[in-house]
Amino acid sequence: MSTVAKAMTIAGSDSGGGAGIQADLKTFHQLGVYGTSAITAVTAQNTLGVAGVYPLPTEAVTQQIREVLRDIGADAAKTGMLFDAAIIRAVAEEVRAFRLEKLVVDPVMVAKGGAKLLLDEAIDALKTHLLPLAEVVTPNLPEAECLTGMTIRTPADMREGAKAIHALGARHVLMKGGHLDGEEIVDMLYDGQAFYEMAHSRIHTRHTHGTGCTFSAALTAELAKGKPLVEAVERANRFIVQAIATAPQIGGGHGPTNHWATIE
Ligand SMILES: Nc1ncnc2c1ncn2[C@@H]1O[C@H](COP(=O)(O)OP(=O)(O)O)[C@@H](O)[C@H]1O
Ligand SMILES: Cc1ncc(COP(=O)(O)OP(=O)(O)O)c(N)n1
Repeated sequence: MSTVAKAMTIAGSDSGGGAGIQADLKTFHQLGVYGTSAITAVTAQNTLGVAGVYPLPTEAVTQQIREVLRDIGADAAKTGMLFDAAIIRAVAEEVRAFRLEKLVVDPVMVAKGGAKLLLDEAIDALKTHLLPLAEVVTPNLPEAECLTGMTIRTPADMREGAKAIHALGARHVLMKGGHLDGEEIVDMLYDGQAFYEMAHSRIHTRHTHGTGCTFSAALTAELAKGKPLVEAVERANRFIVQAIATAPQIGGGHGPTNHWATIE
């Protein structure tokens, strides 16, 4: 029996390779974890933006998850782009059926160029069906605003937003501060009682495509390896900062981060 850690991503395909399934699998691999996937939608995109979105039939998503989990299993899993309410409900059903405890929910809603990766009418389904199953939910500031209806612009707002999202049922909230104004970025973890905050300097670069996906994939990989949550978050944080700092300068727009970054 293999002892290698396994992680599954349930997300959309990014043809440009910087976000979505591709970013997740590269990150899992780089962090020493065997990666599997269930694709929810195919996107035609590059570093300049998303040109097309093609959701898969719900049964195709369900079947991918079932076939992987009934044979290979997963020590941790993450969700990314889920696109519509039917896919969200189907994913939640499989998460419950396979008792996936270490679930990271990245509530992907809109790509950097403005393309919708989650329909507006699916936001309630995300809140009702998936957030209560999450070990960690990882919203950026616009996603946190959408989930809470609050205005979230400062670290103080982030703390209030994290409390509101925790009340939706996620066991932990990891609020990402990449969209804060200023030179200092603060990411914060909330467990329902206390905040654990990590601050770092903003790196000035346009190559930030897929930062959220890459961060949540690194967190999932570390959880799959059995790291305790705070250590997993710290390691994922180091990974994404290093990946942004050493981005490979690919494409004419927002290029990908460096998925072969190291944190040791
Ligand atoms: N310019 C940057 N410099 C350093 N870290 C960044 C930068 N942009 C984002 N990050 C980090 O990348 C991760 C994703 O952040 P964020 O941009 O908030 O999410 P998303 O990519 O989902 O919009 C966070 O850990 C954040 O601290
Ligand atoms: C297929 C797919 N999934 C997710 C995203 C968005 O990823 P994210 O990490 O939030 O990065 P940006 O869009 O902010 O660059 C995507 N673009 N495609």
